[in-house]
Amino acid sequence: MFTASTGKVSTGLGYLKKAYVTFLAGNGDYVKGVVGLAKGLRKVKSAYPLVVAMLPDVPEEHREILRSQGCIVREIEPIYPPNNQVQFAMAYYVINYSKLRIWNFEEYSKMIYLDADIQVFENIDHLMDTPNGYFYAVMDCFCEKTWSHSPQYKIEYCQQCPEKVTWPAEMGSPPPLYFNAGMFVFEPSPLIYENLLQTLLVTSPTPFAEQDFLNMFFQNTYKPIPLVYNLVLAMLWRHPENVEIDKVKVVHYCAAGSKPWRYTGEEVNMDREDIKMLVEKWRDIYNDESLDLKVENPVADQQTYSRSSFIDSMAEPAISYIPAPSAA
Ligand SMILES: O=c1ccn([C@@H]2O[C@H](COP(=O)(O)OP(=O)(O)O)[C@@H](O)[C@H]2O)c(=O)[nH]1
Ligand SMILES: OC[C@H]1O[C@H](O[C@@H]2[C@@H](O)[C@H](O)[C@@H](O)[C@H](O)[C@@H]2O)[C@H](O)[C@@H](O)[C@H]1O
Ligand SMILES: [Mn+2]
Repeated sequence: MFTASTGKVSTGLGYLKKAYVTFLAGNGDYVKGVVGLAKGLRKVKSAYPLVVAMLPDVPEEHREILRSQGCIVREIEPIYPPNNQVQFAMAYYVINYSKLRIWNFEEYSKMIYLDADIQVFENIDHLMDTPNGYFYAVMDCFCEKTWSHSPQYKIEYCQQCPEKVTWPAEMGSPPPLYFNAGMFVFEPSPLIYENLLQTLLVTSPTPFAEQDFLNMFFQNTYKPIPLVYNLVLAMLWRHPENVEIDKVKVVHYCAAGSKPWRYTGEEVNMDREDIKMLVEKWRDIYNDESLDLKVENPVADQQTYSRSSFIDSMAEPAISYIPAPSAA
């Protein structure tokens, strides 16, 4: 195999492509996150398309908006963990097991997964050329209350500052390096996909659902990459000494209350100046009409909704996923 100048890999059976991929579920407002991400990747002049792996419950209007922004829409079936154990995962996260379908996008040789609540402020296309055979992602932080179930939280141990609290010998070896699954570089593979699904069938769900599962599955090939590729916002107040905000390329709006499209500034830490600045940066891109995909036939475009007015007129329905029988 060789990598042609187009960044594609020739398999002898034609070219395998590379792309960014995100995940969209429900008829709620995460579609705004995907629009923002599509426009952000355009702003940094990424050479690769954005594929949106979406569940059947994403309405046609949302699909059309994403197509009009140049996204490649790919419908996937949900994945649920074994039904009799789903209660062990935080209900909000159960739907995220469906992300695993992206390993079956075998027409792609390499993909960068990005949550819809992520924005890319500097070009990261070079990650598409990282050596194959590894799972690249940024290390997470264990200090938020969402981790209160974990032994590391209980003894105030965090991999972001391993020297602060020594892992007690009586608790065995410290946990292996653990990544945030909101951003990762991976290679789709039907073989790995089948292995993922088979392993999931015999793996009890845990609080962080597919993130825990992926950390367990890729434990031996996980390669940490610098925090600039996925700034989990809690790092700003939990480990400010590890953050050089001017060098950050990718921001992950995963802290409670930080989703830019519904930000009010009322939740804890949301009144910080750095949070306000990062939310404004996201909104500047989302509202920048010069970043909308230009259409060939402007006449046809005038007959459809003006995108931003339609999408902003959307009510913000509460979405909660009720686990269905295991489809894994
Ligand atoms: O109602 C939802 C909830 C989640 N997601 C997708 O699942 C990802 C993971 O959820 P979220 O980012 O809210 O988790 P966090 O990173 O905040 O823990 C989101 O970024 C979206 O891509 C979605 O499309 N609709
Ligand atoms: O389904 C589990 C989710 O787990 C991760 O979010 C968590 C994690 O970052 C914790 O460390 C934070 O404390 C927490 O707030 C945050 O929601 C991923 O971002 C998301 O894509 C998804 O995999
Ligand atoms: Mn997220």
